[in-house]
Amino acid sequence: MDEVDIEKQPLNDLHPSDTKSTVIVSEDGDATIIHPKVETHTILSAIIKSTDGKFHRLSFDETDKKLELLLLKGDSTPTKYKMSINFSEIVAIRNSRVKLGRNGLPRVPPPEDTIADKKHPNAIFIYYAVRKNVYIWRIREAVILFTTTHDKKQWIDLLQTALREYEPRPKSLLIFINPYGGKGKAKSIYDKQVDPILALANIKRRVVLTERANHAYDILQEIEKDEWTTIDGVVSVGGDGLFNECLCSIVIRIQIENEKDIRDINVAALAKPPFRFGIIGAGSANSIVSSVHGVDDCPTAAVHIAIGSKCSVDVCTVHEGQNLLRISANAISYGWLGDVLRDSERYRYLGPIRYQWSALRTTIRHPYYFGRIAFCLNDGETAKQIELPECKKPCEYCEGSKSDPLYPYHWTTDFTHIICCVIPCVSPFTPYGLAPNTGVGDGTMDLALLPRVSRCTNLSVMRKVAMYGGKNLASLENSLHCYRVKRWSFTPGALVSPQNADHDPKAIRQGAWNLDGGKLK
Ligand SMILES: Nc1ncnc2c1ncn2[C@@H]1O[C@H](COP(=O)(O)OP(=O)(O)OP(=O)(O)O)[C@@H](O)[C@H]1O
Repeated sequence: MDEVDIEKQPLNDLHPSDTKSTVIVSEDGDATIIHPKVETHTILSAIIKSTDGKFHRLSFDETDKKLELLLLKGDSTPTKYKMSINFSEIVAIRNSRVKLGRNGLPRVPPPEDTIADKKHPNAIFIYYAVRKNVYIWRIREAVILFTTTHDKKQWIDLLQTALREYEPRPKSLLIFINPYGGKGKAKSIYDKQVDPILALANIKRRVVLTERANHAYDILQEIEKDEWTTIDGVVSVGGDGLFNECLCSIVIRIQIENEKDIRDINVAALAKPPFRFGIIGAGSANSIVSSVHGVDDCPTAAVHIAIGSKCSVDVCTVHEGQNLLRISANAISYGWLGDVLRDSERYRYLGPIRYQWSALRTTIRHPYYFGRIAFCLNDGETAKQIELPECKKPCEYCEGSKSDPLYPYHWTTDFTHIICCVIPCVSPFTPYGLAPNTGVGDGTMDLALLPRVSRCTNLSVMRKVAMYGGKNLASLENSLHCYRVKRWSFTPGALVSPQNADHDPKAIRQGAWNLDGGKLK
């Protein structure tokens, strides 16, 4: 091949006659012709070779940010075989090669990309994200060979500049690692499976190893304005607890900056953080990252962070009277599950097995708690779908002595479970998710209520959730009631008056609330 040409071509080379024009005639008979805007794409192209010696036409669509390789027969006749790589999938475009392991990941952070590859000095190496199966993502390499160093230089400058300026890609990240999260392997997971990918994507990283609970919270509150405005994202390498701690701190700081009172339960909408969050699931349950990606595979999460994938996630605020207690993007549980999770904190040194151990202890104790749940249905849910069981008497709401327009529905009874899911809550214990309906970022919460049941029924419900997920559970279990809500409240021991407190001491016993959120100071 003697010649490599770089040329600009408009893709939509439409003749005015090809486009439909609109004619608007005014009342006095004047006609105005409106020509629709024709969007033009600038495409640069060149003839290149692949490593197997075949010719291809390389095209770069500057508007759509897309690369296309079209296989040629000989050195000019196009064939039907082509491959395209979107900029949204590209991790890196380099002069020099990076060794990928058999697992499709760089083994060590690659060296600076300053000198050309010794073996292929006229080559450009493109590293892009590929889906290995439904959930797992890895990195693949494409090598593009130019005939002259000049052409290669022109192209690499062009492509690297375009990639640098590609808006969705993060350029600078603040990373928190909880060295004690999960099985205590967060640091080595980061070093081996995450850092090489972020380094390959040329992302600036400030890494902080947390030294105590709430360390990440404090750093995010105290960070200087200069750094705060330049970071593109905060990544937590740990479990749901560390993620929620970062989330809580950032959400609170943003509300203060936007002069919103987050303590006010009626505040219309919270201000959105200006940057994104990433999670590398190095904790025990990793339910947030598993709900978002369907899997808690760390390299998959790192690849998504590197290429700037994004999705919206809902958060909920938890208040007690006028105080904001927590912010959470996960599940809130009270009753058996809340007690299991609270008890498991005492056995953190056991690692993830602590959950099974605490489940056994709590089942023996068989807790149930008395109180009134009141809620407001999500917009779009109709009252017809609501069949609330009868309350235990006496109930102030049923008798009409009390009511709250914010929460039109209520149920007063003994509860074995009150579980609220903000996201589907996929975890090793609930591989098909805990929530029956709610999705990631759909603006709803699921509220699941299980009144007092026997130990066997409770275990059977938990077994069914673990085996089949929460989706169809309500139809299998008559006693389970699930609602899609936008706000709800719980008043423990609502039936208890000083007179009957002696009569039923269980009525005033309170369970533990559990949610993976940083506490507001
Ligand atoms: N260095 C540290 N020492 C002690 N506690 C810490 C430290 N760093 C963070 N924490 C706290 O530990 C809690 C739990 O951490 P994390 O969520 O990372 O792990 P995990 O509990 O094993 O995972 P999961 O929440 O998925 O079960 C967090 O709420 C965080 O505040």
